[in-house]
Amino acid sequence: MTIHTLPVHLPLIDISRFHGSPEERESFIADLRRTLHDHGFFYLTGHGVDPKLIADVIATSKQFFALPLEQKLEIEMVKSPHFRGYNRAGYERTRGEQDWREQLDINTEGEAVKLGPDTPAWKRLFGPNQWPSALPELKPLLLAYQAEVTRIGIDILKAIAVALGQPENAFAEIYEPQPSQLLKIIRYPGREVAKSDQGVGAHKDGGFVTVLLQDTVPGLRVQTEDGVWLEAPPIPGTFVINTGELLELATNGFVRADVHDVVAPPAGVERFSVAFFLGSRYDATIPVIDLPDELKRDERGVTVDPLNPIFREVGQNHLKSRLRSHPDVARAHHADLLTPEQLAGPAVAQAY
Ligand SMILES: O=C(O)CCC(=O)C(=O)O
Ligand SMILES: [Fe+2]
Repeated sequence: MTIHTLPVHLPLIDISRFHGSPEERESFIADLRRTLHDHGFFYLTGHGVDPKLIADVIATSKQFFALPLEQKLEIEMVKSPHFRGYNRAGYERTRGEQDWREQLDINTEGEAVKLGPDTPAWKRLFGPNQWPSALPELKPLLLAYQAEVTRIGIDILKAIAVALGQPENAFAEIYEPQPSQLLKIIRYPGREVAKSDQGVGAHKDGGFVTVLLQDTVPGLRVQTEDGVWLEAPPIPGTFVINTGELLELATNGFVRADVHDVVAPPAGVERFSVAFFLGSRYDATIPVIDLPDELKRDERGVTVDPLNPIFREVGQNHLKSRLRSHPDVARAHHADLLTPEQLAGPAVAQAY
């Protein structure tokens, strides 16, 4: 990564104004509309999440990563057909380059679906999470946090719908009754472990919105439309929110899904973050929203990435990205879905 970075902050938006007086709501919506179009990236305040819950999630995540490796490998993702569990640092790649981060993925807690010959393949994504027996407090904490960030994500989605000239519940039909709720706790080791400065390589997120909690160490960078990289360092009490490709597609590029990455911390420093990806129901199809004329003028169109094409069928999209991210899981549990080339090729995990 030889790109120059500039220490410019992204906008900060207070969502309590969405629930305030009519004037506050109107100015909030105007700010949000501009930000969605310019970046799709902003800091969020006024979200009402209990600071103690946030502090406990960070502290307990640090305890999880500090466990001996064999206790983390007890819940290694390859043991879960539903792509839940722990992955070691250096095992995933973005665009062919190794990402230096270890992570635990959970999603909606549930039962596995009984699979018949006609069951759509994406139903394999449903199932239980894996939890570390050495740290029983992690489960209730992460599930409570997942519920809170889902609440925030849906609140933001309602505000986005209004900013796009739509009814507040415009997206409800594709996220109710059960949105996808992927939550990752992440640790980026310092460069004494990381063999490059790539914490995670440049990518866009896929779903509706991402609600990102950063601990205290910077590293997140965001690429603007004109190719400039902005730093997005942690600001205490805020989340970083970014819109995903689903919204870019649904608005024919009016809403931007900015490319972003994470630079690995210096030697001796570790970085922690908790990323929550709110997605639609798996059996939904991404709609095309008929924007008001004054917004339609600013649609950019959608560029399709030939290396990582996105499908309008959400479940198929999710499953594709999980199979690609985790070839070890794919081979262990879903070999019937893989091409002969995928089965024979190197088991290299692509994060995005
Ligand atoms: O860890 C971070 O700060 C961001 C991670 C990220 O962009 C992702 O996991 O999609
Ligand atoms: Fe991301």
